[in-house]
Amino acid sequence: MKIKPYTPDNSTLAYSVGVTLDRFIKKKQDDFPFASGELSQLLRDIALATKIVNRETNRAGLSNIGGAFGQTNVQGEEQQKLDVIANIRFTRALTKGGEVCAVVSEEDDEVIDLQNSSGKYVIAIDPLDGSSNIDVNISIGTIFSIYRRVTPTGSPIQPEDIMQPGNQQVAAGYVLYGSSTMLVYTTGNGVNGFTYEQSLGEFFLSHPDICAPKTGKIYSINEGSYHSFEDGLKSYLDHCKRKEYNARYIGSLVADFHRNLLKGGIYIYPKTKKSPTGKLRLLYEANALAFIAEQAGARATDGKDRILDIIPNSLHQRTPLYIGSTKMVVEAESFLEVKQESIHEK
Ligand SMILES: O=P(O)(O)OC[C@H]1O[C@](O)(COP(=O)(O)O)[C@@H](O)[C@@H]1O
Ligand SMILES: [Mg+2]
Ligand SMILES: [Mg+2]
Repeated sequence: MKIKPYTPDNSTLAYSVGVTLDRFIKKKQDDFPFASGELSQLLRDIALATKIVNRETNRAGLSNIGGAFGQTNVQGEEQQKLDVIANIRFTRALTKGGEVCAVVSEEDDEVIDLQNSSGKYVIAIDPLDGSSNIDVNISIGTIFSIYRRVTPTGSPIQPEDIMQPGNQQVAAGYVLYGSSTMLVYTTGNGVNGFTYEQSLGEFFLSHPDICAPKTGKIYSINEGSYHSFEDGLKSYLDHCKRKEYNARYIGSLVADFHRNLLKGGIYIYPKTKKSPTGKLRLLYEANALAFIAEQAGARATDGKDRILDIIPNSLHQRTPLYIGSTKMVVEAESFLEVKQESIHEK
């Protein structure tokens, strides 16, 4: 009997399918033994819910799950059916997974106690981001933040378990239901992106160790509110135009953020007359993307202060968000600062 060493067949006959999400999580678990097995399992639970929501988004136009749900959420925003469906799917998967004790969701007024007495984690989630784009087949997303509860496992959930600053996150991620479905997340050791292979029902590592360009030529902002922007922001936008940067804004935070993370750019949702503290929510939008941004070498502030250091004081509080390539965010802040100083000098 002859035995020969395996020599990988690098021909194009059978493309390499690469590393699955499950294999990647297992390897990270081996590499970082202090990382808890429960967190690894929680990430798997999220991936499962993502596959189900992905299927729902793919058929939203075909079935009766498109359109408005007929109720408004705590934000006073009209809920889309897919907002509600995604919320149900994620909450159900997290309940069954058993690792999460409480959920803060954009779609629920109050904190949801999952009654998982052994659950060590709290999750803050935007189940469906970009709701205005659901019925027009434009990319939408999901955003999640994961914290470890600070009170003893099994005891009643306390405010201190929930109202933690973003710098206490143990993991954060987003899903982009776009031309392909991607899961991008961090556990504090870099950012990795996985692409969903529908026919195999698996996520495969497609964007290992994502590092954001330090600068870029894309700026993303809804200029419909231009006249209520503060002067410093108007000056910064004039600067972008003089530089002939590309204006790219599709009204889905996850999609705008993801493009700028990979290509270099800045996304701004500032305070406006309509949204005096900004539109985006701290707990389940800004914090998660800020953690990912910083892990990828980018920057996230409210125009002045680091998003991850903001101490939350209410569940659905909003914050202005300046996020993306470090040099662009710093430059935008400098325009705000200059104008602020000139106001104080008057
Ligand atoms: O329509 P506007 O005011 O530009 O706001 C668009 C922003 O609002 C959002 O849709 C808010 O998120 P939700 O869809 O989860 O409420 C972001 O995805 C998007 O970037
Ligand atoms: Mg959102
Ligand atoms: Mg939403």
